Amino acid sequence: MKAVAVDIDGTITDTARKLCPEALKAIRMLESRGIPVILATGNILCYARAASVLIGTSGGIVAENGGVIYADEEVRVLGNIQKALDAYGHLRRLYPVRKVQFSELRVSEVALTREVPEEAIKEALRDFDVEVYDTGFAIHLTDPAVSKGSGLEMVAASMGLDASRIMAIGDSENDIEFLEAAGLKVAVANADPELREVADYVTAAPYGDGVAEAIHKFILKG
Ligand SMILES: O=C(O)COP(=O)(O)O
Ligand SMILES: [Mg+2]
Repeated sequence: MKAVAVDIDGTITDTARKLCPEALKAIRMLESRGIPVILATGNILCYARAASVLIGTSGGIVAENGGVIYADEEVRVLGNIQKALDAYGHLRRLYPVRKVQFSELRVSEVALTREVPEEAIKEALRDFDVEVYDTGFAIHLTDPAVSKGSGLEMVAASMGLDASRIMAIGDSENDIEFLEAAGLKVAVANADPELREVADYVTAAPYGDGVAEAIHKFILKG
């Protein structure tokens, strides 16, 4: 494997979104051995970029579930936010939905707080051209033309890599396409059942300890 791509929330962080020190150590070890780490998240680019700088990752970044890519120091917006805004307008007439904090910074999708159940939202948006993801942290309305999988492929190409040479690690339903695009697919122990199903390996440890486990098992080998 030539690179490692990790999801942020619920994968290198815990339920309170605190970064796991073991995951940080393992990521730093990869970087020190010349193996770049890519971040892929449903969160906005400035959050992911700050995380990348503070953690010390040198790979590209997939933000807003593939709607935004950061590679070669360039930002690309690939998702059409109008699809999510149309869906959100419809939802607002049915449910007291609320956008997450800093939603004004989102450029390709809409993310909602988790007060209205995902199933009700999916049912209400059956005829809309949006993907609905419940990440355990927010409910995202995303342009189906993009995903963390399409984002990973673009970031990999910009790094001169094929996604088949990348190990991807995630926890949630917005990571299904992400793992599917990668050569080695890892789900952390706390992952959604749908994600475990597509994974080649499910870690014994949850959250960031699972990330460190997979990095040692498959890449650092010890
Ligand atoms: O923003 C979210 O809802 C979850 O983010 P994640 O993709 O980093 O887990
Ligand atoms: Mg996650």
